[in-house]
Amino acid sequence: MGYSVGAREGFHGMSEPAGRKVLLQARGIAKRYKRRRVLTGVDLVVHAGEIAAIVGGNGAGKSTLLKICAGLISPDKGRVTVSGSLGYCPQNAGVMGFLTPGEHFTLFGAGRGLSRKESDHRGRKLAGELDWSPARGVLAKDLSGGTRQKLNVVLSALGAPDLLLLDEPYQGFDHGSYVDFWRSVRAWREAGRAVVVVTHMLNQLDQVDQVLDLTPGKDRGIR
Ligand SMILES: Nc1ncnc2c1ncn2[C@@H]1O[C@H](COP(=O)(O)OP(=O)(O)OP(=O)(O)O)[C@@H](O)[C@H]1O
Repeated sequence: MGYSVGAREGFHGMSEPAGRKVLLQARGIAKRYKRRRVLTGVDLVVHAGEIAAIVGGNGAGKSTLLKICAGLISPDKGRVTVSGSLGYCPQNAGVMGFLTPGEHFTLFGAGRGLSRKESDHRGRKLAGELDWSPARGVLAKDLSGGTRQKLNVVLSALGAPDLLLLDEPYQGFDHGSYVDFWRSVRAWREAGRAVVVVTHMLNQLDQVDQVLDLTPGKDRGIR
């Protein structure tokens, strides 16, 4: 998606001690759905060149926090500041069944100001990094679930956003694709981007720079 805002008042885009630019700053986030309190006073600060994981059991509020960070829903309290461009990969693939992957690349690339050729080039390159070579003429509705999810990930990364928010992005990936996915995430970090991943795969947490645990009663930042 093409949500992009610059630094705002009270936020200067640099922070100690790393000296790297803060790309996402969420402070004091609270959210309730009717009488159900989902998030209370959650903080998350992510710098350029960092991977952050959001963990917690089912219903802990991970997707809610990510949607708030993406600007899709508003918090009841707190403030989110994003510096630079943002890509968001929703938990349920937001792809259109009657378009081919190539048509998705064109459509989403246009939203990023890319030409058809450049969109196709970038889409196929990102797909290749996830061990997927999109066949021409196949509709998204006829892709396997895991491949449709790869398309979802590729679309969120198509515009090379500074900050990438991924909500359980590897659902249905086979093992090799899952390994490829984490390799891509590390490459994005090396390129100075920031990545926030909602995950249940706690065995991957040694790959990330910080972990936000939304489990009620848990200490929030566990690294
Ligand atoms: N639009 C909504 N209206 C009402 N309740 C909602 C809404 N969206 C989420 N909830 C509730 O808020 C709680 C947190 O949901 P959320 O999807 O953020 O959790 P999650 O940690 O991502 O869960 P999961 O691991 O199952 O994906 C859940 O109890 C959910 O039912």
